[in-house]
Amino acid sequence: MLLKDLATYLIASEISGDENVDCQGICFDSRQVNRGDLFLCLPGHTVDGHQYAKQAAEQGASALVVQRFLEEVPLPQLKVKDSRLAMAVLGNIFFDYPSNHLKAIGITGTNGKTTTTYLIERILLDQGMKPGLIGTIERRFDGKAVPMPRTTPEALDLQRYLHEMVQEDASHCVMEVSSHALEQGRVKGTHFRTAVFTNLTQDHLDYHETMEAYRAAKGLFFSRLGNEYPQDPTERSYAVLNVDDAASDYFAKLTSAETITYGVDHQADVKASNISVTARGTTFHIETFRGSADITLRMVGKFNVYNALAAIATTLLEGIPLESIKESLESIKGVEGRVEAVDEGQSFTVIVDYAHTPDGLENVLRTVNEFAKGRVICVFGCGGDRDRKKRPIMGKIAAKYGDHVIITSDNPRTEDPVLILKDIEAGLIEDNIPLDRYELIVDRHAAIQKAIEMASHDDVVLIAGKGHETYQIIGKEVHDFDDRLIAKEAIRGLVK
Ligand SMILES: CC(=O)N[C@H]1[C@@H](OP(=O)(O)OP(=O)(O)OC[C@H]2O[C@@H](n3ccc(=O)[nH]c3=O)[C@H](O)[C@@H]2O)O[C@H](CO)[C@@H](O)[C@@H]1O[C@H](C)C(=O)N[C@@H](C)C(=O)N[C@H](CCC(=O)O)C(=O)O
Ligand SMILES: Nc1ncnc2c1ncn2[C@@H]1O[C@H](COP(=O)(O)OP(=O)(O)OP(=O)(O)O)[C@@H](O)[C@H]1O
Ligand SMILES: N[C@H](CCC[C@H](N)C(=O)O)C(=O)O
Ligand SMILES: [Mg+2]
Repeated sequence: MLLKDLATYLIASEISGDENVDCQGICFDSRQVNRGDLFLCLPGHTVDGHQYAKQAAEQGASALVVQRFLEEVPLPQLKVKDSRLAMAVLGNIFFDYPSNHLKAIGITGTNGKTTTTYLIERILLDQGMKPGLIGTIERRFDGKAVPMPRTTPEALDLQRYLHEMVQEDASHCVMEVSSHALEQGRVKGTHFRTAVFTNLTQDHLDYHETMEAYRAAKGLFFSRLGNEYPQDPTERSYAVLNVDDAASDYFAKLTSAETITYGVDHQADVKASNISVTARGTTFHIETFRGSADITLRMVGKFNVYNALAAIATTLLEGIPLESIKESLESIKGVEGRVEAVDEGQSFTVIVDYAHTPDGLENVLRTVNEFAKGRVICVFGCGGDRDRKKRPIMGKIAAKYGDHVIITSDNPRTEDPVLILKDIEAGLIEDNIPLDRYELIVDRHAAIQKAIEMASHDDVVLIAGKGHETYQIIGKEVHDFDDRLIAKEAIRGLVK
């Protein structure tokens, strides 16, 4: 496309240089520029993308999108006020407005996003529909999966992935929408059929600073939703909200879309009751605006009832009968790295879980306590270069619900691992937890080994924080590391 034609979509823009230059592709990372690409200079948090314009030019970029003209770079330039917004606008042009050609279902919330997307995907697949999925673990469609570096892609990548799905006749895209993504405009220009809220609890305060700002970032999702009321009801947008979370009232006020509520403790459009959790699964009764049912999940934990309710509400809106939804949910064994049992025939239980927030850890530990016959041994850590304030809180929670706690490393990144462990320990010290109830083992491998060696008949070892992850990030290096494999080896190595 010609630069001057692209400029018509950004009214307040200004061109310097040849406005008739042809932009054959579009890119925001100089390391990925192809000849003829339009290179977008994004003002980053760590580095300024304008710095890489020269490199992009050397690699054959045809033109730039900039927030300030770069005289030193000999390329035509389109100056805009906000190049991240421009990226979302132009991404739609290059990839033909893909979210208008499938139904995008987005899930936001502190915990439960990945799980809920998997449940919704399963229900849609079982109906013969063709959903794509984008989230923390991977993006996948039609049997093909690609691992994802982050939960929600940049606007341009998102439009590209949606376009690829549309080309293969996808019916839906079920995706996680992180608060970082909302704040950075990664989902601007994506038309959502349904926006789902799971819950809001503490995380990411390194980035958002306060819970109010974190809630406001999530609020952007709902405030942008459904302001048009298409005549065709199948094209309307919906907000699916957890009534048991106080933030839902705030989101309901922000959105123009019709809201559908779900919950356990308050009146809701989709409401669960009679919840019973065992080591093998969870049963509950639901009343919905499309009938009622008794459901038995193979997944454990009350929190998974909430994830199931969100999935039920969302898929009822797609016109799927409750009876079919029930069948699909009952067939799901679980989600990779979420309360995943490591079973090598040992006499105690080992669970790997992705809880990496105070609320996530509390939920999973509560659940484990509901079925543990012996002691609960909890191995966990907190990520480096991430929310520091959650560390002592998670320490307190681990000691409150665990009989023995092993504090260890979880992606220390560029922080000193020992200091992260000390930040966690501060919570235990504040609660006067005696030294014989916990220990600090920096090496996660050794920590898992120790937990398994100390476990006896009927105990539960919970290894939290990394779930599906197959790496440990130390400094800037990424090492192979999989809690599940290490636990397996440790169990096999036990002298029987
Ligand atoms: C805080 C945050 O979200 N940062 C994201 C943001 O970084 P940034 O704005 O600082 O960008 P940058 O890396 O400084 O680069 C600026 C520009 O220069 C370009 N560049 C950079 C280097 C180079 O050699 N050439 C080049 O062109 C970059 O492509 C970019 O356009 O934009 C980058 C480009 O897309 C992201 O890689 C980066 O994610 C960082 C790595 C990250 O860790 N993000 C996490 C916190 C995150 O987003 N997490 C949420 C999920 C959390 C949850 O699950 O709850 C997520 O959605 O994954
Ligand atoms: N609805 C829920 N409420 C609270 N905790 C939950 C809920 N669902 C899952 N969890 C806990 O949080 C962990 C992460 O779950 P999941 O991966 O589904 O969340 P997520 O929101 O996708 O996380 P991320 O922010 O990393 O993408 C689980 O392993 C479990 O311990
Ligand atoms: N998506 C979350 C995952 C954290 C998982 C934990 N293992 C860590 O590295 O802190 C984040 O980026 O904050
Ligand atoms: Mg996720």
